[in-house]
Amino acid sequence: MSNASYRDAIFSTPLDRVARFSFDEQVVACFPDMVRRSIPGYGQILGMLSLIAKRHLRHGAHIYDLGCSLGASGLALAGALPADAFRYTGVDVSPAMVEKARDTFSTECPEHAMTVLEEDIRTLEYASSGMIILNFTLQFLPPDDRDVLLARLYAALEPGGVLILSEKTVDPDERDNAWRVERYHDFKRANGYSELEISQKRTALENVLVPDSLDALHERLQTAGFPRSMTWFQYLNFASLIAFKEA
Ligand SMILES: Nc1ncnc2c1ncn2[C@@H]1O[C@H](C[S@+](CC[C@H]([NH3+])C(=O)[O-])CC(=O)[O-])[C@@H](O)[C@H]1O
Ligand SMILES: O=C(O)C(=O)Cc1ccccc1
Repeated sequence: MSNASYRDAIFSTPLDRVARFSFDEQVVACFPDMVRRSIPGYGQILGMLSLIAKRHLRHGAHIYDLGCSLGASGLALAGALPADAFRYTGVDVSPAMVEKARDTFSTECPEHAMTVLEEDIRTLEYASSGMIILNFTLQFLPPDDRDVLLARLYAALEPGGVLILSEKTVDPDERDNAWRVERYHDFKRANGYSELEISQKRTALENVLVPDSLDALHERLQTAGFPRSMTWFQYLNFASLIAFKEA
């Protein structure tokens, strides 16, 4: 597959039937543009990963990036940390994503230890790890599968390890939720998406991206075993949490 990256125009023409959103070749080809224009705070969250790793990761420890897509988190870490600071394993179930992520790592950071596995994160056997990143991935799993996965990740973390969980969220207060969603749509318009694109993508994501509330996410982390979690970043209906395993 080509490594060129295109502008996201997937939902720009009227579709008779809007198919369920999937991470296929068409999405992969424009993915960097799509996330940049559709996830408020995406760049800030990536930029913070290496600063968190510097404070919490033992030198040379292992990092998992689950649902790594094109490996943007790995690239952000490799750009900011020396090659001996960490070993990285990205995991994604989409073959097109995995192929392109591997290409990117071998050309952009050949000195760093970057592995990409084409696996379902629900069935992967986890090795011990110092930091686990779930950047906008848990939201795509069926809600019933989320607690089981988080409990397995808690078990895989070393003592003193951290989990970074970034998600689109829903606000249980209907009025506040409506305000966040409306301003999110303004954010998309300001980034060049049309009304048609916004509404067709919303349809494509129905029952595919099922957001939890921030409270529900903290509760899931507690149920999984984490004694402490906090929201370290929030921008409209998008948030990032950090959960700590006891040292
Ligand atoms: N069960 C699964 N197993 C493995 N991968 C999965 C599964 N379900 C979905 N995925 C993968 O999770 C990724 C979600 S995108 C993550 C962005 C990235 N983290 C980034 O920081 O750029 C989020 C978004 O596009 O909003 C896709 O690549 C899916 O193939
Ligand atoms: O575009 C949206 O509505 C989102 O929630 C963000 C997003 C970004 C990339 C793929 C799927 C969802």
